[in-house]
Amino acid sequence: MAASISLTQSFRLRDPLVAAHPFRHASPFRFGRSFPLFRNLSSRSPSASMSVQAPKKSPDVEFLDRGESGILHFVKYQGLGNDFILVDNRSSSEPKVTPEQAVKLCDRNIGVGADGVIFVLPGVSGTDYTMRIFNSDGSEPEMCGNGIRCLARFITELENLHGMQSFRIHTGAGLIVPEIQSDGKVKVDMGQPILHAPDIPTTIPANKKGSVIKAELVVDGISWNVTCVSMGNPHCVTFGTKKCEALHVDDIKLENIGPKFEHHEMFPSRTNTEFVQVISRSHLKMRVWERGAGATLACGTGACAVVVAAVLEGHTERHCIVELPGGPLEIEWREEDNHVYMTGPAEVVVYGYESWMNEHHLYKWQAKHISTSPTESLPRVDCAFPLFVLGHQKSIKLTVLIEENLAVEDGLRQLTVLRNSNPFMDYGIGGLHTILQYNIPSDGGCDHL
Ligand SMILES: N[C@@H](CCC[C@H](N)C(=O)O)C(=O)O
Repeated sequence: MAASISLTQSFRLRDPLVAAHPFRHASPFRFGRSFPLFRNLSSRSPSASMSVQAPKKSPDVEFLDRGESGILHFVKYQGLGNDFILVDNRSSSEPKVTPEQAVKLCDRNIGVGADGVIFVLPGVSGTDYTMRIFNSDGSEPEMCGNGIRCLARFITELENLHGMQSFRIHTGAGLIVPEIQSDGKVKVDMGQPILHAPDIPTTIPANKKGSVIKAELVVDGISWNVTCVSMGNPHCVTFGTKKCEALHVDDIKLENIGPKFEHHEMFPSRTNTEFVQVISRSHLKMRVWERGAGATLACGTGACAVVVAAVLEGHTERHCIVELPGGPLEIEWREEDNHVYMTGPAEVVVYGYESWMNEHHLYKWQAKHISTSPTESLPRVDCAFPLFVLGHQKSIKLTVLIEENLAVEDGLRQLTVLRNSNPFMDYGIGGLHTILQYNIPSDGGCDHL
């Protein structure tokens, strides 16, 4: 039965005075692989927002609040289709999610679906924040290029920061500095590539300088030419085989060959593998098989490693566009400081929460935009941010945020959630159901679909 709600607005402005350090310069030094003891600098204030809620509900029910015990709030982001569940972990130096829970969350059929879970923790050694990440198989990599762009955008949202910002982020690969640009893209100083074979690590015989450049690696009975680069995490880059020097990456059967590289005995910590086609001296096309995540639509550290390898093998100049299945990244390996710079997008996919207590995983999705159309009497949730629930879910609660300039009258309203042509379907989110119509009862809660 259709029910109605009365919509009221509540405003909560919060303290924005935290942790913005515009345009600090990157330091070229790396911290090394292990994380030093964490220092809890502060519990930082969440962002300002305006919410529209049923009248009897506390105005405190707002998405970015974290008061509810047993509930994990998250925001899912994607950078060129490489998708991550971002968790606000600023109040503790221990990730709120275990590797086992991360595996479940990343599952595209019975979880939220993602390539990894990323945590924003307090900074250490003078950095603003620490980033940690679990791959979708629960392993913990040192660094994630697309992930750190998402993390930078997530921080601005948590801290209510606007415009150009830069942050000093401590990672397992050392200090990394993402900078949000005026066009919204994120440019990241990814530091220096590591070429010394034992540090990558790989046991492929190195050249006199200790690096592995266009060396032979036999995988599945085929001799591949490989160059090994670490961007904090290990990468094996190949442009072709001994027989066929130039790859056509669309022909590669990633699911077959990828795992054989990943688990090759020459890579004691496993490896990410990039298959690359040279389009021109400034344009590369690649596909990636990621350690701990499999085939993904993009890999930021991988794209950086690819440009380093392409320069070392003499295929390209130092400034390239790297075309990935999810879109292009701009990569520069700068001669002056030996640092690699990566520029690309990072976008919100969805806001949600997970109740660990509920075996049916109560998810709360939040639509960001709501608008009224002159031809329709009902407010329409505009799924620019997709609104969906997972198939196994028993119940859903909905909070709607509206844009500040949108007037929503008080009074009885019915909220209709319309079918959404979900662009993220392409990214393989599993178990996705569309709610055609969803009625919120007047007490603001909704226990049954
Ligand atoms: N997709 C990431 C890399 C994530 C970590 C990787 N799977 C590893 O284990 O090293 C990126 O954008 O860099």
